[in-house]
Amino acid sequence: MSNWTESNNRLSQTFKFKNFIEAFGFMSQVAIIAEKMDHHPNWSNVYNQVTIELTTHDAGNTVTDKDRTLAKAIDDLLA
Ligand SMILES: C[C@H](O)[C@H](O)[C@H]1CNC2=NC(N)=NC(=O)C2=N1
Repeated sequence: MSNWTESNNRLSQTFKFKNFIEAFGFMSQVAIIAEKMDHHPNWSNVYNQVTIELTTHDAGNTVTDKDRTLAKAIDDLLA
């Protein structure tokens, strides 16, 4: 089941981890995938939480298949 929320032309989700190291490890994995896809998240981190917002800047900040593909790849990391 996907827990992404689509609103305001963004796919969003907040991920919660045990601590900062786990959160940052997750961000490192996402960063590698994002760079490979040449599609990068808007995101923020506060201690053990990572909030990700996916939108496609090149498509006028709308949700495209690139965002859906990256969302699925992020889900797969945690599956
Ligand atoms: C030149 C480069 O391919 C583009 O700027 C890419 C980089 N990463 C990107 N990331 C996101 N989220 N949206 C984009 O439109 C986008 N475009």
